[in-house]
Amino acid sequence: MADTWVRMVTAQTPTNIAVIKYWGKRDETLILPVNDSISVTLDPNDLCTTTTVAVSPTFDQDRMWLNGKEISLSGGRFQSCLKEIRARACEVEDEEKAIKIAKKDWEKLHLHIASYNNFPTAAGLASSAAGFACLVFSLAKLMNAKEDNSELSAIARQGSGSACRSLFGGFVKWTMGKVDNGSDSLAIQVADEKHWDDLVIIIAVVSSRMKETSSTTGMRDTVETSLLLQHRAKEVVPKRIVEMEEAIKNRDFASFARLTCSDSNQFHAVCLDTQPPIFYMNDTSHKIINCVEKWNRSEETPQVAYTFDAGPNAVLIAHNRKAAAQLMQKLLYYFPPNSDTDINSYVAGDKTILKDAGIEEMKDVESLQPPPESKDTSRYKGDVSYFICTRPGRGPVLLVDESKALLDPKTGLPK
Ligand SMILES: Nc1ncnc2c1ncn2[C@@H]1O[C@H](COP(=O)(O)OP(=O)(O)OP(=O)(O)O)[C@@H](O)[C@H]1O
Ligand SMILES: C[C@@](O)(CCOP(=O)(O)OP(=O)(O)O)CC(=O)O
Repeated sequence: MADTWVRMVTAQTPTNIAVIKYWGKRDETLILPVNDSISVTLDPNDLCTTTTVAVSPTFDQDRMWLNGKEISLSGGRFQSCLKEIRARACEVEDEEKAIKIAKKDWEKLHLHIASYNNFPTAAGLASSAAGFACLVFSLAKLMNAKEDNSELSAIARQGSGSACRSLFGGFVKWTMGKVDNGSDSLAIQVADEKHWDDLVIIIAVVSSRMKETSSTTGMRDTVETSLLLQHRAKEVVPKRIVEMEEAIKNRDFASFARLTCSDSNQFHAVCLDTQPPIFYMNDTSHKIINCVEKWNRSEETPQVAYTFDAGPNAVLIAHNRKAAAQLMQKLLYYFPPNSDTDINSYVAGDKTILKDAGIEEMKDVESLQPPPESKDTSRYKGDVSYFICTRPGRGPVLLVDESKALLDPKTGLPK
């Protein structure tokens, strides 16, 4: 029984939030964008995907389990990623386990893949970005592919455009590229996560009953119908990309915030310019924008940047811990939890910001004062589902501790 071995690799990959948005493709199959984009990678301690990939001569087909449930791999995007990565597989030799896989064997061998998102899937928190980045990164390691993370990003891009930016930590640029086969449409790191580590990120997960238009369909409609998108892609984004890279390199928060907020607002304007118009933000999103705008204007220099993807959730980037603690107080004033919610589950992730804001229990939330810069003194209980406190984080890593694997090392089936 020589051929019963299972070889496995487990990796962990972060999600990311764009501060200059990707919206619109020039090639739907290869997922080539109409403009460059820039993102911040979020700390994988708070939001991440873990994926275990396994190969064994005993597997008779490729299979995948997402969050414990078997899902189909037949979709074009999964198939593109699998095909591209198989084409780059190299020889693997593990003398200890008596495993030898020749380059050509990878065409015949089947894979088992198990993945887990430590945050809600398909809830507007970019699970597809972390998910496809983790799939490609872990398979590349399993197959001993020699490509660097930028080259791997061009494969992850074919799973979901924004996934290419999750191959790096810190601040990342996806260059749209020029060539037809997409080989130069890839991600590069602008600065690592240590470069600007006093930024604090607070995500408001906004309650939403409606299922929004998916990014894929939304951007297809925009490309087909919006003149504003053409102006954005040709005239606006190229200049913003240069300015944003400068702002990041110089840790210039005022410019960073101005560009981030303007770009989010222009992305949503382009959605409104689509036929039929797409509404991703809701009343709560607008209230959060007002709160930040009023506060920023009342200060000498901006304290917080906001950005919204294809949904109502707000991603708020605070200049430093002090600004984050003040922001937390304002947010909890306007959006207190429902009476039966525990404050510690209402604010997930890095809870030290809550402590800095002087909030330990519900009575501290109840006694918060309305922000002095605003006339709106109403409270909107229950309009936010919960908050996540996080920061810029690192890129993909391999998890060598076998206990972290999601597949059983003997059977290659989910644990
Ligand atoms: N861990 C994962 N591994 C592989 N694929 C994943 C993983 N998580 C999510 N996906 C893929 O991404 C799809 C969800 O993507 P979708 O764009 O609907 O949601 P999202 O990325 O969470 O939210 P949004 O794009 O609005 O921010 C899943 O159906 C699955 O195909
Ligand atoms: C608004 C965005 O989040 C759009 C992301 O779109 P996706 O990467 O989810 O779309 P597909 O490439 O079709 O999978 C902006 C961004 O992340 O840059």
